[in-house]
Amino acid sequence: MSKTNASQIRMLCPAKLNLFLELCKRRDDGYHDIDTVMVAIDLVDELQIRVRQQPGISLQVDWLPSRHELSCQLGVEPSSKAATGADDQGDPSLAPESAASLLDIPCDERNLVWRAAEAAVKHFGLDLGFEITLGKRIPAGAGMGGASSNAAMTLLAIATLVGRQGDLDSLHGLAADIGSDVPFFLRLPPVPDPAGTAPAGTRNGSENSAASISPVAWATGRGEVLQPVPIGGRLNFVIVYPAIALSTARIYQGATVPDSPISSAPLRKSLQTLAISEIGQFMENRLTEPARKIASRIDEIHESMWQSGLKGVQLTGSGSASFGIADTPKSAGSAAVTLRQQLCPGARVMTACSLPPPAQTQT
Ligand SMILES: C[C@](O)(CO)[C@H](O)COP(=O)(O)OP(=O)(O)OC[C@H]1O[C@@H](n2ccc(N)nc2=O)[C@H](O)[C@@H]1O
Ligand SMILES: Nc1ncnc2c1ncn2[C@@H]1O[C@H](COP(=O)(O)OP(=O)(O)OP(=O)(O)O)[C@@H](O)[C@H]1O
Repeated sequence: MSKTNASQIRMLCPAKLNLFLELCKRRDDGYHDIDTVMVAIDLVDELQIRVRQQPGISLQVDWLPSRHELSCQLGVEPSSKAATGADDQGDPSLAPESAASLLDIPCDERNLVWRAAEAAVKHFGLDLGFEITLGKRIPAGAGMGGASSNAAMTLLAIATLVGRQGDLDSLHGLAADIGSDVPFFLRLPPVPDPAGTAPAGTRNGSENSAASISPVAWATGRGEVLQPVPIGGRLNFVIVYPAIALSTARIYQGATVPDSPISSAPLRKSLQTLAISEIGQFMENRLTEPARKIASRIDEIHESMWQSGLKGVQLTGSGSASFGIADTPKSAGSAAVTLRQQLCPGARVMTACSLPPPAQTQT
């Protein structure tokens, strides 16, 4: 198949936060069965895909608003080496990256966007090529699912460009092959585009018609078995990303599966009423212990976040980023100002909101 319905498409790729993450079982295939609740937030990467008639993929990646600004916030020279937070002499693929290298996102087959594009070309039997540009805002190795979100939106974008966006169930299989977090992003409601800056002739990828009805999902299995979780409104977050990237494989490797895993059910229930202190009470992340053993700065960051008045402070995913919940956007803003004074340079402090449920998107 080589016919497309449009020549280019622009997609917003949201980050996620894990409000709850429990380890249920270590599996024989190297993964863990987990019980996790993920929420998509309005911190987004920007993906643009242009069809070209010659087969092949090209990928360009830049930081938004700029690599220079990010390196200033993190307190590193764009080309310098910085503290990794751990002395690691072991397997380099499991080591935390240096602050300089975490600004270097690969532009080849190591990038999940590239892998997703290749998988889509094969799946749809295309003899087309794709010119892809990716603007990154989501920190790397943060546990915020940036690469996974980019991969999911690449699958959706190419499916939309070739008129196969209704094929969501088979895309789900491709997504799960790329990574455990990828299917979550595939099923999200449309991401509103506040800028609305797509060039003329560009399709907007927010037309995901087969999307879930909630920006929150309960994920089980290794993370690919998904159910939407109703949420009574939007949550306000403050996120702190230290200048360190943590390897997901390494963090899982250092984790202990509890004898009696706890359930996300009370947390999921509390999301319906949006009572922040109740939500905070039921939050958990079982990957915290192995992450703080490698990146001891996480303890100091959590202490500052609690003191700034945030609730439910915890690590997201396998880290290195942590987040807390604020009562209002204004109190999130005030906490972020305080945290920047204490932690920056040397960390990036961001405010974000959970994505609106679809009904609110349309108003
Ligand atoms: C920590 C989370 O982000 C929470 O949402 C995810 O569980 C990680 O998802 P991901 O980054 O897509 O991870 P994958 O690329 O699938 O797996 C990376 C590595 O993490 C470990 N891994 C991942 C998911 C899982 N349920 N159990 C695991 O033990 C495995 O060693 C795996 O080789
Ligand atoms: N599109 C991409 N964006 C960012 N990093 C990518 C991408 N593709 C591959 N990578 C590589 O993968 C590493 C980790 O990616 P990512 O930032 O998504 O991890 P994470 O924050 O730990 O996510 P997760 O929550 O899924 O575990 C990066 O350090 C980078 O080298």
